[in-house]
Amino acid sequence: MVLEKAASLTSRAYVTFLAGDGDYVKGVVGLAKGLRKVKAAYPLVVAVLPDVPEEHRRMLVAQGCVVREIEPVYPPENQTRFAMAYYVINYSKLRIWEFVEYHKMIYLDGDIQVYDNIDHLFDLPDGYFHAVLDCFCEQTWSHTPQRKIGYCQQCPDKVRWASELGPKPALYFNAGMFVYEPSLSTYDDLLTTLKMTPPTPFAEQDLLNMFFRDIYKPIPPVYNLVLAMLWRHPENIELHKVKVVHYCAAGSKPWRYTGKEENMDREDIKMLVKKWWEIYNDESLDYKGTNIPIHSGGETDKYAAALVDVGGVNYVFAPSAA
Ligand SMILES: O=c1ccn([C@@H]2O[C@H](COP(=O)(O)OP(=O)(O)O[C@H]3O[C@H](CO)[C@H](O)[C@H](O)[C@H]3O)[C@@H](O)[C@H]2O)c(=O)[nH]1
Ligand SMILES: O[C@H]1[C@H](O)[C@@H](O)[C@H](O)[C@@H](O)[C@H]1O
Ligand SMILES: [Mn+2]
Repeated sequence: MVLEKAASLTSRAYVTFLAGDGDYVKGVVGLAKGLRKVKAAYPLVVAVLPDVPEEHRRMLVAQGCVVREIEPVYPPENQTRFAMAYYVINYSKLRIWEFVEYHKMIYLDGDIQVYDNIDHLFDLPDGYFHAVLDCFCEQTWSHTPQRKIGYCQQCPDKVRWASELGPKPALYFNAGMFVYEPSLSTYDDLLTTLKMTPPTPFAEQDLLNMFFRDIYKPIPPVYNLVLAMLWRHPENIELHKVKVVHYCAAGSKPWRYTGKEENMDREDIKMLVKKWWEIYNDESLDYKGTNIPIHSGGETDKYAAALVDVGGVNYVFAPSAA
C-alpha cells in the first residue's frame, strides 16, 4: 500500500482529449508519433468521450496510447455564443483532473505537435498552473474589449489598457497546453465553479483562467506556439527554437489544410504543416510494442517493474509514448 502510494506520487503522463467520430483522431495519432519521435519518457493518455468510435480507439491503442473513456461535462444552460460552436464539448476536458493515478500531467490539444522533448516541464514546481500566454489579436477575440481597443498582453505597451474599461485584465493563458496536477478536490471545485458560472465564448479556457488566476505561472511561448503569433507578434518568436506548435489558427489544422484561408499561404505556415505531415506519415514512428491498455507512467513503470519482481504489488504496464 505504501509502495503503491509512493509509485503514484511520482507518476507522470501526457494527456490529450478526443471527442466525436471526425478527423481529430488524426491529430492525436500525429501527436502520439511526435512524442515518440522526441523520445518522450512518459505515455500519452487519451481522454475519449463515449462518442469516439471503437475503430478510432483501436487506432490509438495501436499507436501506444492509453485510452481512457470519460463522461461528458456540460455547462449550465445559457444563451452564450461560443467563439466556435463546438467549444461546448471542451468542458469535458475538466475530467482530466480525475486522473489521480498520475501525480503530474501535461495536457496537449489534439491539434498540437511536439517538435522537441519537453519532459523537463514535469519538473516545474508543484502547486502552480503552468501555461503559455495567449494572444488577443485574432478575429475569435472580437467579442472582447481587449480586441476592440487593440490591447494584447503580448505587447502591452503598444496599445495601453484603457482604465475607463476597468482594471487591467489578469494574465490569460491558452488552454491548449498546460502542466497541472490531477486532484479530486480540485476537480470537485472546478465543477462547483462551473455550475455557478455562466458559460463564456472561450468555454473551459475562460473557466480555467478564472479558476487558476492566483497560481498561474506563464511559461515561454516556445511551449505552445499559437500560430497567430507568427503574424501578430513576430518579434516575440524565434521559430527555430519553438518546441510545441499549436495549429489553432483558422484554417491551420494540418489534416484539413487547403492553404486558402487568410494567412495560410505564408511560407512559415506551409513549412509547419509539411513538418506535421512528415511525422504523421513516418511509418518508422509507428508504435511497435505490445499493448496492455492499463495505465502507469514513465519512471514509475521502471519502479513498478522492480516491485513486481519482488512480488506483492499487482501492476500492469502501459506502453510509454517513447
Ligand atoms: O470535434 C472535435 C473538436 C475538438 N476536439 C478536441 O478538443 C481540442 C480543442 O479544440 P481545438 O483544438 O479545435 O480548439 P482551439 O485550439 O481552437 O481552442 C482553444 O480554446 C478552446 C476553448 O474551448 C480549448 O480551450 C482548446 O483547448 C484551446 O486550444 C482539440 O484539439 C481536440 O483535442 C475533438 O477531439 N474533436
Ligand atoms: O482558444 C483560442 C483559439 O485557439 C483561437 O484560435 C485563438 O485565436 C485564441 O487566441 C485562443 O485563445
Ligand atoms: Mn487546439
